[in-house]
Amino acid sequence: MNIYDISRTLHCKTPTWPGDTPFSYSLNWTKEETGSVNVGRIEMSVHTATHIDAPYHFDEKGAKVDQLDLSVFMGRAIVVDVSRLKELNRVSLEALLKGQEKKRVLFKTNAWEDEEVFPEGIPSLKLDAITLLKELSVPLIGVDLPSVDQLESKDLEVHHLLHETNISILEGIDLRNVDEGEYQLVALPLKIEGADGSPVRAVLVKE
Ligand SMILES: N[C@@H](CC(=O)c1ccccc1NC=O)C(=O)O
Ligand SMILES: [Zn+2]
Ligand SMILES: [Zn+2]
Repeated sequence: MNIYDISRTLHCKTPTWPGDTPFSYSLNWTKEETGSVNVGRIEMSVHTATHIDAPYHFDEKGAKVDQLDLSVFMGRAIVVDVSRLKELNRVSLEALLKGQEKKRVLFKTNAWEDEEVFPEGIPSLKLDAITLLKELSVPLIGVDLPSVDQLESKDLEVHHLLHETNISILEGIDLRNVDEGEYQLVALPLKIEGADGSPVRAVLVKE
């Protein structure tokens, strides 16, 4: 079994959304202090690196992370290379997604160029592409980007339309080391009561 880790590393220099809480891990107690164990603590925004968005992130009435159906985050997925497409619209995606019903779709844009720096501009799906995803009954999409919307967007129309279409959102994956093709995805959120999102360890399994 081949396992591809498509998660970004969390460390103190992992880029965050501008102004958001930096990631930190430190030893709260050391083995020297306790005489038995090292005990770490973390602080982070749940939207750092590889994570999922719960609908509550952008919808006051939306489901929280601990209320999500986990089956969406495990199962058949395809990686599609869209790095050469001018626009992520229905027409350009139709050929790539033909016949791929019910699979999670992971978009490899390669547009986050420097993993140590938050990108300045990113591509995003045109709304007509979401109609295509709906017709294919896609349960989840993943992007190698910090957001499915434009970074400056305040109305988050892609987030909202995906949610209305019942398509879950995985952001910040790293697809540099995986080829196009079919895999099994596992990217489970933590059981954080009431949260608007969660970091995930995302992996692709090739059988
Ligand atoms: N929508 C982005 C996150 C986002 O918008 C955000 C994350 C942290 C701090 C502020 C944010 N947006 C603010 O206006 C995401 O889905 O991860
Ligand atoms: Zn997010
Ligand atoms: Zn998001």
